[in-house]
Amino acid sequence: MAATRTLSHTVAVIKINNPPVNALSTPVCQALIKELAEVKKDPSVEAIVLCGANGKFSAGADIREFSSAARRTVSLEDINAEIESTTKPVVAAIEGVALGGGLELALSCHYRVAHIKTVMGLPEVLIGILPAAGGTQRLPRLIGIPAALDIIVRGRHVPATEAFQLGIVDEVVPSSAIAAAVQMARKVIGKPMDSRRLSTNAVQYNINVDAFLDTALEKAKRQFRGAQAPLACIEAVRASAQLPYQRGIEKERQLFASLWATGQPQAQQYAFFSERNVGKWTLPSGERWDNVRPCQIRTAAVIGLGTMGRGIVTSLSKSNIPVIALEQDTKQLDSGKKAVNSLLEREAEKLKKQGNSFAEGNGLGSVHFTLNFEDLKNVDLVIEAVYENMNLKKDIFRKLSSIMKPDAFLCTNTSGLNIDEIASVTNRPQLVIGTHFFSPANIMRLLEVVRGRHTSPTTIATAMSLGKMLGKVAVLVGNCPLFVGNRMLGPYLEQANYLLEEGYYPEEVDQALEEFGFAMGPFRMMDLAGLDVGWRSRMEKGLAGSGVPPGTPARQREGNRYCPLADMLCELGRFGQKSGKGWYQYEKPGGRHAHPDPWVRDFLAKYRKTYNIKQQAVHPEQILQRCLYALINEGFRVLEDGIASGPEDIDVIYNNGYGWPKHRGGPMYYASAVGLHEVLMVLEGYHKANPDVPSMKPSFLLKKLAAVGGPPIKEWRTQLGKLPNKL
Ligand SMILES: CC/C=C\CC(=O)SCCNC(=O)CCNC(=O)[C@H](O)C(C)(C)COP(=O)(O)OP(=O)(O)OC[C@H]1O[C@@H](n2cnc3c(N)ncnc32)[C@H](O)[C@@H]1OP(=O)(O)O
Repeated sequence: MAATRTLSHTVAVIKINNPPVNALSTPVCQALIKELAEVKKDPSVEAIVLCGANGKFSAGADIREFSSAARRTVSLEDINAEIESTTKPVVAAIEGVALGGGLELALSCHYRVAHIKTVMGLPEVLIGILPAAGGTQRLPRLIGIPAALDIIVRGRHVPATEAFQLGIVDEVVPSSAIAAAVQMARKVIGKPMDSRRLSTNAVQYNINVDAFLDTALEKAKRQFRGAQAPLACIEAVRASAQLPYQRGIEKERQLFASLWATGQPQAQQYAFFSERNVGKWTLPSGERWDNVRPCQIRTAAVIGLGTMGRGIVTSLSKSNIPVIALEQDTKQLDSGKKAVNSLLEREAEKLKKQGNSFAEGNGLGSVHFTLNFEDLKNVDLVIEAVYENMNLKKDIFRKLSSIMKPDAFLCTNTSGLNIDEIASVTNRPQLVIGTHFFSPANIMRLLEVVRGRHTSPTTIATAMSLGKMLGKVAVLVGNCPLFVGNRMLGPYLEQANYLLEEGYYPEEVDQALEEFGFAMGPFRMMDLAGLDVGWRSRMEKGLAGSGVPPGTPARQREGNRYCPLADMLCELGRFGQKSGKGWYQYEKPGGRHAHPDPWVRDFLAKYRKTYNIKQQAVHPEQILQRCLYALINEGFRVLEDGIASGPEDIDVIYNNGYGWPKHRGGPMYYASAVGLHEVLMVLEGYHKANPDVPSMKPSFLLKKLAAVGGPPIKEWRTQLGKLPNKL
């Protein structure tokens, strides 16, 4: 039953029942219409309470129905209008979540009572749409333009206490919201209801709405880089102030239809479900997320308090896991401790703002700082986060192997070293796993969980569950140099570098990719990460520095094209932000504002002259094609090698760890949207003209998928099923 009804004296309680989140699917909407019609004409009913089963009001419209062939036949706003016009008072009893259409439904009720732990909001913008069941028209009428705009454009979850302060709910209760709503319903029987019908009220404001919204629009254009939904949300809110309610609703509908036509909602909804699907990992041996139990992690330790270690300690503590943080000397321990404490203070401040109290178990886990390895021996899981050096990591794992209790999990935060080699020095390779966090680790949502050859399914389940506890989106990947995200970044950065050789400047390449929607272009990103990191790794591989065989041409390695520009900058001490100079110049070492550097322009001009490189006319569109298709081609190779289990995994990694614009779904989704044949043609053309750039040679899988007509992304797995799986 999609909705049930019970009677409490003269109050009918209608309960939405559609597990797991009471989404307002077509059957739920039909059931609501039926129940409403019956209670309206039932003379024994004097008031109505609307609530959700299993402690959740509703997570909104059923997102799956937006793209399904069977389009909705019932409009949510029609139901809302029906509720609002009812002559018997309707009280929403909000528990758990009231999101999107769920909150819009509640806003159509005459009163709202919420349990104190409820969160509510209009997060439609995060899935590429706008609240189109009256939310953009009713919320501003209830709480005013600025507060409504903030909730609608950011799509944020509003805790019940804040919702009460804003006036979204009439009462917040610590116990059953349904019982409180029934009580309230009884009290309001017979009272005048006109002012409680939000659609009949005018929006109140004492600001210049147009000027306020114009500023918001400009800000949103800069902040959301090409995403259309935030802009549509602002226009819908404008309509609430300028138009009568019904015309505002028409505007809401028009904006929804125009958004749908951009293709962005489909991409963002694909991203939404992909994030949920990657948690459902499966191994070729049949073990899966739902048949392997994770072990409970009660305590953890982190080794190394550099940038990554500090973020990881904070992330664990934020999730209320007690942590032991270890450094090798007092100086580093002290500076790590200072940094962690300041990060934790900020987290505590945030928790306070969200209305969470430590007494309710929402506090921060304790952090104990130490120089002594012995202190780690009883923790359930340790994460090594020292710098990228195989010998150092092996020393640490040897030590851990002898100190730690036998069932402790040993994780490494390497960003690309061989997990099997690290595990080989331990007495428990089955408990060794890669947990690749992204910087800043207390903020970035991505966690690449890297399975080694001997990693057990229980270890995988535990690392994946730890990711969830930390509020991250954990993606299981196989073990290969650089894993998935960083591996795909290689060819992308290579193309960006080649473009400089051919006549572009860093700021031009960055601008093209930032206009595409990336949070940061490749050169700003390299400056932020530190150019010395890649330089050290290239020196270790004999590609740069003294290890390069004498007589090797400057722009060639092993017969292939090579760009030494980044090495040359490092030789001059230009490491990026940390040294105040890199591809850009900064106000000071550690400065964050990148300014184009005339020195770099001059340096590039001399370089091109030295090597007699003719400036080629590369159309700006080609900047995108070359950088993005290089990255995508490597993504296909990752799939071909069985390092990721599907295109969704890659897309989730890029959306959450590399600043890929979510409104474009992810690199593999983008490839399928552009058309695989088109991607293949561009790669083939480039590779034919540049056979010395092997990364641009079209991958076998891309060719195969293009040959069968470039099927939609959800069908790629049929082809992947025939390929090796290294998970
Ligand atoms: C005409 C337009 C009118 C209205 C527009 C809308 O209402 S659009 C929908 C707006 N609502 C949202 O965007 C909420 C989306 N959901 C969430 O944010 C989270 O799922 C939620 C509710 C906070 C719960 O989070 P939790 O971490 O507890 O669970 P999880 O995310 O894994 O979700 C559990 C399963 O429920 C599925 N699901 C969630 N929301 C919806 C939804 N609105 N429609 C359909 N399905 C939904 C989710 O995919 C999970 O499914 P599973 O098969 O178990 O992976």
